[in-house]
Amino acid sequence: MDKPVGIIMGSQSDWPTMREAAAILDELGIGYETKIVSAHRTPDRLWDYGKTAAARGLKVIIAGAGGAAHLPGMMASKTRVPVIGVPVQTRALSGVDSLYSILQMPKGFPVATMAIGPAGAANAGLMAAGILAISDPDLAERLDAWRDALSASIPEEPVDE
Ligand SMILES: Nc1c(C(=O)O)ncn1[C@@H]1O[C@H](COP(=O)(O)O)[C@@H](O)[C@H]1O
Repeated sequence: MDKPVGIIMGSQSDWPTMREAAAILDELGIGYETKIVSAHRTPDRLWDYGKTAAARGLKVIIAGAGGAAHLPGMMASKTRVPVIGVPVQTRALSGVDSLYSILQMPKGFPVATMAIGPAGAANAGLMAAGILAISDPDLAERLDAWRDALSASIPEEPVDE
């Protein structure tokens, strides 16, 4: 299976969040690679990853980081491959620090920023799927079916739990 998606994260500690993106890609049969890359701790790794991303066939990069979350923006500065940013929830500031760090990019180098935490990571997987589905009719069908199944699972009325 080729791997059109790169899931990168600033630390091993981000994986419980970022595995939600991977789970969606698994469900939809989309290949991906995973890597720990940090703008702060492994800047050379970030540089290499960004420099080779397009040539290696990556079509979308999902980048998660927490706190001073510079990774998604720095990756966007290094490659034209679209970057979807996931703000990882932090203890001290609940992830608002991550959100603002990822969201407020200067004109010219956008990051498509998701919501804070695991739901944002899952949505990043779905956003990547939507981008890839533009040029992949089979995937488009699988994504439509996934969305229909989710809609069908939503009850019309609340029940006492
Ligand atoms: N925000 C970044 C970057 C970066 O943006 O390059 N590198 C690591 N980190 C973040 O530091 C947090 C704590 O990391 P540790 O748990 O390893 O101390 C993680 O959420 C990670 O994404």
